[in-house]
Amino acid sequence: MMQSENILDDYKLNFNIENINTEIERITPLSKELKENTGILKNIFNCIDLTTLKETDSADSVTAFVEKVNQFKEKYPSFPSVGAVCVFPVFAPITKQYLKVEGVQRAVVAAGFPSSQTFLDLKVLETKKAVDFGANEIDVVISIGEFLEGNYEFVYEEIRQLKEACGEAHLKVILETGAIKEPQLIWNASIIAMDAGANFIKTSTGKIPTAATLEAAYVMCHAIKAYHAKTGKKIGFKPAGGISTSSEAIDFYAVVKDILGQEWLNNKLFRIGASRLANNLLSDILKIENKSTEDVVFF
Ligand SMILES: O=C[C@H](O)COP(=O)(O)O
Repeated sequence: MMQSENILDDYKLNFNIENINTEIERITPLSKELKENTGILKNIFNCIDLTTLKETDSADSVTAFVEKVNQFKEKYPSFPSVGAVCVFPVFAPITKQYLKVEGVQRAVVAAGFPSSQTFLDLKVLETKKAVDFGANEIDVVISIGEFLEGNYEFVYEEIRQLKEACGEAHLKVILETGAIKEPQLIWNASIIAMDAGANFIKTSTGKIPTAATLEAAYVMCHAIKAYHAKTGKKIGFKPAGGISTSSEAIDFYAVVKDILGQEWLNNKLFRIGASRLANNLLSDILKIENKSTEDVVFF
């Protein structure tokens, strides 16, 4: 059970809700300075959760997807790898069997992803099976309908049980900020998720029309900052969904840098969930370095 109704009272908003857009306008011009910096672009590349979550995914297509990560490392040993691959639960054994690059994590979406509309015992079982079959990171969605009705105990208890089901695997909790919309509610969901055991809080599934926004990122990073100030625990941040260009990714990077600082800008504490970003970043980096993109292994 949620320890008390007071959890949210313990965390007062540490920013002015009316000023979010002005703050974003203050922060994002920094992105322009970062755009040509290949060190930063490579760091962002290293923070990607390279995702395939398509209805058409199959054992063969996911094997080929994972093999590209291996081939990329062989061809460009000095270039960073992505942070993780992220797949549907049934493909957990494939990532375990075929992914050979040290340091690249095996993430799996579980617990009734993306709607989260199933029985808690099935969510727990799906999470445990994903871990047993090789996932070391699990991405789950909160019960959005219950959350919006103010049933915070329910949401907290589900996350707590899913964290327990993860064992040693890291838990990323998706708030689906495009559905909960209001900054105050995004803040509440962030605090509940972190207090219930999330290692990362993540904006979106990428499966509803509004995915990651800078406004949601701003609120969530402030919640992470408040949680850290109170507990000393560093929780990661993962914007996901709809981020496909280098400049979009840099805007999120700039928000994290402004609010949480440089110590959050590594793949232990920052990830970007994306299916298309890696190729765009890679082309941009090669262009800046005046290298050919002709025989690059694209993902
Ligand atoms: O978690 C990752 C998202 O589902 C990826 O979304 P995307 O295909 O819009 O990059």
